[in-house]
Amino acid sequence: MNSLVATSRNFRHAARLLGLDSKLEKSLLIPFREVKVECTIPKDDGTLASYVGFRVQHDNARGPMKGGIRYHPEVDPDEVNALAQLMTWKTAVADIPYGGAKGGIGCAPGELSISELERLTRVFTQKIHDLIGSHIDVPAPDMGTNSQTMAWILDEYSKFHGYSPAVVTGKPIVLGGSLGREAATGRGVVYATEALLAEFGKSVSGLTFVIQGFGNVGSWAAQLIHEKGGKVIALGDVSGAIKNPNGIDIPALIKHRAAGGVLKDFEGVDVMDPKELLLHECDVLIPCALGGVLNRENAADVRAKYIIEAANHPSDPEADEILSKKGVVILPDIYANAGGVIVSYFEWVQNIQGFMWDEDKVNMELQKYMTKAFDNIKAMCKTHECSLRMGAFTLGVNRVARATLLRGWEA
Ligand SMILES: NC(=O)C1=CN([C@@H]2O[C@H](COP(=O)(O)OP(=O)(O)OC[C@H]3O[C@@H](n4cnc5c(N)ncnc54)[C@H](O)[C@@H]3O)[C@@H](O)[C@H]2O)C=CC1
Ligand SMILES: O=C(O)CCC(=O)C(=O)O
Repeated sequence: MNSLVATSRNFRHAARLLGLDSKLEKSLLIPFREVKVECTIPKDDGTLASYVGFRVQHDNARGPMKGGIRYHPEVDPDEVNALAQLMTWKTAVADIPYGGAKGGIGCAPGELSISELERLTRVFTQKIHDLIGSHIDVPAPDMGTNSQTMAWILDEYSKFHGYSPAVVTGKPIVLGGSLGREAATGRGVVYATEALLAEFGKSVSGLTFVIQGFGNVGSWAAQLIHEKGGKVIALGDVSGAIKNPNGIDIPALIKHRAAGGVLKDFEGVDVMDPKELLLHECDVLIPCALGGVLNRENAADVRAKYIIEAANHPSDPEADEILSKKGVVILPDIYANAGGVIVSYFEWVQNIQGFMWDEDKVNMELQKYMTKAFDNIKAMCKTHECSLRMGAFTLGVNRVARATLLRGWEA
């Protein structure tokens, strides 16, 4: 299912549960601004290459728009639009003073040299610099981008507007990044998992986990689960998938990867068919890569008891229905992966204050925000007798709707 159709379907369902006026419903769905830019750069071999970049600013009723920038070959306008909309509901669920936005460039970052990536990022920034800003729209890393990408955006933006650390988050620490941001999304995923499991009298320790994606989010989630006594029995990335029924040695795998090794060459594991990964029997499945991976084709064959959506929109509404009928409990993306944007908010606050927090404070505040959001979602589930996804959507949409009406923006 198209990602925008899927996300909008969830929104409409929440709007119905909340009894929103149809004009307000329509205006909340329409993005504030959608920008498409051509980014032409000289390649290292002297030829020219052109890439299409997008920034979709969905909503700013609750504050400056906020959301990551993705570099991936499958980036397209509908996908960026859906991701921007999800950011609006996510920042509202987390109760941080932002709206939602998302950006992306259709490129394969692994096939570009560092200097080509730098040129591409600088050209993209030149094309959007007058649309972003610390109180307008604040980008951050997403798939295929990282703190170095944010450093280039900060530098290029500052050429036009003066030194402006709060224009992006997820920066290197020496440029005003926050301690704890690198791990924040994975750490938030683990706090969210613990909150959910506690409802069923369970904890991470002793449970089995399967993780799809071993980048920023997946590797931090795996590491923290391992530290808490959870067993990661299978995981995969774009290169393939591996399994070990006794648990994969995550710290050793992280070292193997840092030394340039690929998953399939890691010792003490069996290579598995990546298509089987999401269907592998386990207690908890955590998709940490692309959207739409759980759909009507494979949902009936999923053998996990809990799904924690660390990726954005990994399950479409058809999968949701099939999985719910099977009794699988799904913790939705707009809550489960909010740890990243919550610590981005702390980074922005530190930049504005010109003051640096220590890592313990960052992690403690992150846990507070995640716990409060979970309690708020549960309350919405009770009020509307609905799933956790609809609990999160009604929570987020209601906060944005109230802000919209209070600002007098009713259509
Ligand atoms: N980085 C962040 O702070 C946040 C990220 N997210 C979401 O988490 C997900 C992962 O993001 P990051 O870890 O930052 O990206 P990343 O670029 O660091 O890692 C992506 C991982 O996905 C794997 N992957 C890519 N295509 C795949 C495929 N076809 N099959 C299996 N694995 C594949 C890659 O090999 C890599 O391990 C995305 O959906 C992103 O939107 C959500 C909230 C915040
Ligand atoms: O940290 C941020 O501002 C946004 C992270 C992001 O893109 C996401 O939560 O999907």
